[in-house]
Amino acid sequence: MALLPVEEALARLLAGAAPLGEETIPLAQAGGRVLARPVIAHQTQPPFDASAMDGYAIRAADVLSVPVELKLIGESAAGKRFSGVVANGEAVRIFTGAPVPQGADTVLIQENTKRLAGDSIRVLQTVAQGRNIRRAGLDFAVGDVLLEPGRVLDPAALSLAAAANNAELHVVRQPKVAILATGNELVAPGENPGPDQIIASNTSGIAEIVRLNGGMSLDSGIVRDRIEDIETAIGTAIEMGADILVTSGGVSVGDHDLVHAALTRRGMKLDFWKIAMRPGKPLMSGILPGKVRVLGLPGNPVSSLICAHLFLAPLVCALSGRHYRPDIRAARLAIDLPANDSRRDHIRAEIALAENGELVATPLPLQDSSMLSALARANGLIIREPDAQPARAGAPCEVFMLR
Ligand SMILES: Nc1nc2c(c(=O)[nH]1)N[C@H]1C(S)=C(S)[C@@H](COP(=O)(O)OP(=O)(O)OC[C@H]3O[C@@H](n4cnc5c(N)ncnc54)[C@H](O)[C@@H]3O)O[C@H]1N2
Ligand code: MOO
Repeated sequence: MALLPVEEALARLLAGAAPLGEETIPLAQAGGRVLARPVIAHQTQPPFDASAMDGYAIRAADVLSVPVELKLIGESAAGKRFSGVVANGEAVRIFTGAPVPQGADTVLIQENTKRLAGDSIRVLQTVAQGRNIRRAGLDFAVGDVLLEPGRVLDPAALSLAAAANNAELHVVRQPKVAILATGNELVAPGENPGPDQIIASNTSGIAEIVRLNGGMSLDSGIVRDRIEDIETAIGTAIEMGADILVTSGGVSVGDHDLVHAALTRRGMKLDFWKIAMRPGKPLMSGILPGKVRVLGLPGNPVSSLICAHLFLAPLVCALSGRHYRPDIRAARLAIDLPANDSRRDHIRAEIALAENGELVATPLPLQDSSMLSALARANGLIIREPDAQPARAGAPCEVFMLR
């Protein structure tokens, strides 16, 4: 049977995947979240005409010819304004961010003045009317729509929301992604593996892919290759409120590959299982009662992470309201590549900038799907379409950047 093409599998996985509902959270917890509603200004900024410099608030007409002396009548500081009025021949000492007093129309920077004994200054340079004043509302005014729904709350967005006095924000609910590792051979990092055991590594990388794409990962731990145990763990993930259940391992055809059977017992409706992709052929997708999406990742660590980059990342983005923007670039092959078979290939490679400004992609010598050291060394994946013809060094290729 022909394997499902990668693009079709992705389209099926994402069909109907829309942002989850919304919730209201404190501003301090909103970093990286996605706005579900616009952010409106509850405050005008600046709320008053404010000085942009440390100096003197004056009337420009008084300094048309210099030098000239002005009488100092008070001080306006940020947080404490001068409440009088500046008249002809007068000046008020003023600091950055302070309200410009009535009567003054200009701020003179202090470098262009000399402080005299007694309460006066000598103005050494003329200044254009209105200089160094930030008008009230320069940045935004009450009622302005400052940020649109869909905006990821990055540093500037968070500070803007704060400046406009929004202590809480309406954001898209964060998808919860339960990650379940399956395999008799697995022990958690930090434990002492027995003679036939290895360390479970997939959960760590998958959880980071979830986080980077706006999701919250829940560690469902490690479960043995017993159908009842896998079923119980699936039930626990559902009870924890998972929107997505990611399993790793146990999706191939061996006698201990029981994930499909356990999910079926739990009522999963299978969408696809096995796709035209290397690594990652046994990828499985389906949906459990309660609309919990299931992504069954292969156990091989590199297959698991590459499938998570290509499938889990866009799914988490879709549920969290983010745009999925994979970093795909044009490069040139550093070496010849043979013809490809019927699976889309993702070749671990080092991508470097050549002197002519082009990217050059050098495949790593070993491509075994168990080799995390090679995946960590690679900064990109050369994408080879199914049945691609042999390619010569220097031929154009497409790379999926990993970092
Ligand atoms: N006869 C066939 N055998 C295999 C096929 C096939 O088509 N026919 N497909 C191969 C491919 S491709 C892959 S990928 C693997 C995937 O198999 P599973 O998803 O069932 O994974 P496991 O057998 O459970 O484990 C594979 C490998 O990965 C290690 N593993 C598993 N989980 C973890 C984890 N959480 N952290 C680190 N390492 C993990 C496990 O120990 C195995 O070494 O099947 C091929 N076989
Ligand atoms: O395609 Mo499997 O995913 O070799 O490693």
